[in-house]
Amino acid sequence: MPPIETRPHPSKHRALHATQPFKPSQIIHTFHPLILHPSLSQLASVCTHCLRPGSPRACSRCHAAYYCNTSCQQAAWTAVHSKECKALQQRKLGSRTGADLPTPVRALLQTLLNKEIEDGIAALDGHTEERRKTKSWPDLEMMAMAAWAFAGRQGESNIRLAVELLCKIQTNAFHRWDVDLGQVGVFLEPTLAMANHSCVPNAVVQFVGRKAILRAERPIQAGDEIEISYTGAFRTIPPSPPGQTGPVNTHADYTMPLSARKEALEQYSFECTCARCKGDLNVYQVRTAYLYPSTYSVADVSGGDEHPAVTDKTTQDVAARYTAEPARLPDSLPARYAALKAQYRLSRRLADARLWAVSPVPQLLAETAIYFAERDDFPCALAVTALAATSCDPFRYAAPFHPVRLKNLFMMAKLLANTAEGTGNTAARGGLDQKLQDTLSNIDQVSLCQMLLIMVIKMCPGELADWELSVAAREMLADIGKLPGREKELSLINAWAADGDAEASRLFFEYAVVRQVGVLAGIGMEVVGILEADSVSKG
Ligand SMILES: C[S@@+](CC[C@H](N)C(=O)[O-])C[C@H]1O[C@@H](n2cnc3c(N)ncnc32)[C@H](O)[C@@H]1O
Repeated sequence: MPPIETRPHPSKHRALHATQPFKPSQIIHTFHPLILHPSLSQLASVCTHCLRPGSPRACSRCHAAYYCNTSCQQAAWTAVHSKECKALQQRKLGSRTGADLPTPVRALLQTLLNKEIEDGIAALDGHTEERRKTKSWPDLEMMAMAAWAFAGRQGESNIRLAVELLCKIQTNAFHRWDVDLGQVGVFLEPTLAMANHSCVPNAVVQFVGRKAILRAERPIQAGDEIEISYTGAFRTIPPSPPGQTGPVNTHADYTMPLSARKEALEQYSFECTCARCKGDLNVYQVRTAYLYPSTYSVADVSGGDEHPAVTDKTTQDVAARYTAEPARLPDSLPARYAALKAQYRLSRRLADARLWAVSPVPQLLAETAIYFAERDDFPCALAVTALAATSCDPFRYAAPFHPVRLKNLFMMAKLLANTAEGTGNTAARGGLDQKLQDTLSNIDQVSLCQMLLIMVIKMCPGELADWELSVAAREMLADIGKLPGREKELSLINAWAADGDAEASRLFFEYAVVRQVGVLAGIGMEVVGILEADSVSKG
């Protein structure tokens, strides 16, 4: 019996249900796409077939598809490109060539040229009539006409069919979001498309290469509806008109305030009635209700229900309503530092209330860590990443295996590899740098790095093992394993890795990981404090 099935639903039309129980972190199912296409902005930087980044080579005929090797090129040729290539070479629409068609047009073109895709999406909902009343309708019509013309189809009256297909694609395709690259393309698979939305989802979708992997985020019983967040990373292709490229709303995530979530969901023609929307719960209140213990969490958030955003009305309201999105930062390091300082000043109210998990603070912490890493100031980058890993991530993403959480664990491991070797700059900032150096010299940085890597690998089982982050973690771990003179540490680490739930393992993990990351996070708060202060001239 398949692990999932589609059932009719009284108010949502159809829904995806589990046919067996799933524990948090368990992989429910792996899906292979009917449509997978890179975003226009990424066309030349990822392989059109497997969507892995690199320096792919353009198809010599149409110059509108790029491949990392001949096997990807051949697979794409058989699946979709042989028909598409001809259409993309032969046609031109005004100044548009095949290479600069917007992503929705490319997805629709593949559908119009491929009966299997057209039949595969025929039964999906598109909400065409509702979409007709929205301001994006003229863009949809224009994109449908472009795909119709490129497909070489005749007869204006039949464009209605193209518009309907495009509406189905818009309603059911995912942004193929990647924790490293952001939005790299679109992905559509009809069974996965049956998963409905909740702002407190019990499952999460992660993309690895061509696959979409559906994973339980909370315990799921046989018969339960499987729900995902459509705002986790926006689900549909942005309704960008021809000529406009690139993703919109890249900061959108399911921890957005109610008003922003409502706006993001408007295009799906339903009103979300989940517990989070009904109670207008903020990110801390949600996590208090849905936290579950994990053997592999670097942060102890068991006291989360005492957080002021849960207990104090004013702080609750600030956390629920804050809507600021971080502004785009300049590339030059001095200008970026000045921009970061300005943004921290604007969100000081959040930091003062210890609302680290409320946007835009998490995004600012991520940018701050990158800023310090680019300056080769690895200790500061490490401290700020530890702050994000303990004070933002566990509240924003309940599951310890969430890709964003794993990315931060891996980033800490990479930074520790540098601080342990003593490489990098630390600009003098009085007592803080000394404190960082003293703290780092008291930590067994190699063991901490090794344990973080083991956590990443353990949380990427099965189909996730070929995720680039997991592969890189295994490579780093193999190098650390070669370091001499670590027999005592290795025996403790191996015992913990073999049975993380044993009493001795838990105590060891608590001391060697949770406590050390906590100390670094404390210093991360001081680093941010310096950024907030006006008097600092570093840059
Ligand atoms: C990707 S489809 C999901 C499958 C859909 N229920 C079906 O039967 O085809 C998205 C559509 O499902 C419906 N939907 C998704 N989540 C919902 C929810 N929480 N409440 C009501 N309708 C929902 C909306 O009509 C939305 O446009």
